Amino acid sequence: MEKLLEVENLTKIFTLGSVISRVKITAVDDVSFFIKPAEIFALAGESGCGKSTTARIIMGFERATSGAIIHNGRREGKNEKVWFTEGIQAIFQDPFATFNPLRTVERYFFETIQNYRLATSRQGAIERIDAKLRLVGLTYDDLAGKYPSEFSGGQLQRISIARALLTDPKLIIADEPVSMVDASLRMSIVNLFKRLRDEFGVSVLYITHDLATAYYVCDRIAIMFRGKIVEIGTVEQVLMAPKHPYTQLLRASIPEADPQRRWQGVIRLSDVEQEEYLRQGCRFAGRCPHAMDVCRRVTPPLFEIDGAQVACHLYAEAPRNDEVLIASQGDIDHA
Ligand SMILES: Nc1ncnc2c1ncn2[C@@H]1O[C@H](COP(=O)(O)OP(=O)(O)OP(=O)(O)O)[C@@H](O)[C@H]1O
Repeated sequence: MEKLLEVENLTKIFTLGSVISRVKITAVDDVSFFIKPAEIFALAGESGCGKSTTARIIMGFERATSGAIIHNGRREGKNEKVWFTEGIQAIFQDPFATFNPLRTVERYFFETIQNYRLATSRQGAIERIDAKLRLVGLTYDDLAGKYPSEFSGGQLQRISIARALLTDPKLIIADEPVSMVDASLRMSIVNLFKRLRDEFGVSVLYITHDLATAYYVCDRIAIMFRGKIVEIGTVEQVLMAPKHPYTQLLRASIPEADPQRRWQGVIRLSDVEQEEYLRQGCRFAGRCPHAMDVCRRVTPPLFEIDGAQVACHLYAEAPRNDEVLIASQGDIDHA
């Protein structure tokens, strides 16, 4: 099977606190997954589960403690960011933070064209910019001479997607691309990802806490909890028949996006979060209605169940009666 991007045993440890009370948090813990060509793959979970750190490492903004990123069969070298080429582009959560309010939006487009030598004349550059903007429902004339404040958040996010498309990337890394966009415009953006996949064979790594759009737009999904992937499979398998008690809980209570909760320099983990990160065995055991003794001692590996992979000791043995294993939503403690 052809793999466009592979993430292999990725681990990132952050050291928090002062000299006196130093704590090591494994924000990304032995995470492995791959993305196929023309596939939309979601990395989903609550705020603080490690999905953005994973994306930041893939993009080369953060260095992994261990593990590897393999792009088009090429392994990340120690001193070169081979994966971060024109073949991969990124889109971020806050489109207003992407563009400097004092610069016209078109300047960003011309800069990208120049950096990657995508046109030999101004006219050629405008034609390329216009073609990419048309894919997101805009034209060059719509943005010529305008500043970021003259656009809505949804328009600006579409503009940042058009800019990412300038280099004809094969993979777009989209970190919460719709969480700051009006609900009414979200679908136009996620539909665009589908179109890019279907018409141009583009893959998308869709980082989100929003399982509804993930289900709508994605082919496969990995659910993360406290740095670990707890379940991975097709969106049908994982979201329609969730096996891991945490996925079941997530489905029952999708947390709201809260941009204020993003990391902003000073890290203060809640006691619960810290305790879960440092926990031996399954990190979800403290909240899991099915926790067994083994869950508090042994970290569960990913077990293969019905084509999906689930990191849960409930699935360690030979197949049991699924009705016993899959808790109904009412069985789960929503604390
Ligand atoms: N630079 C950093 N230094 C220390 N700790 C960090 C740093 N970046 C992230 N963390 C911690 O790592 C854990 C994972 O954070 P990460 O941002 O990857 O999660 P997330 O699921 O993407 O959440 P969000 O959607 O809020 O960004 C959190 O506990 C966070 O506080």
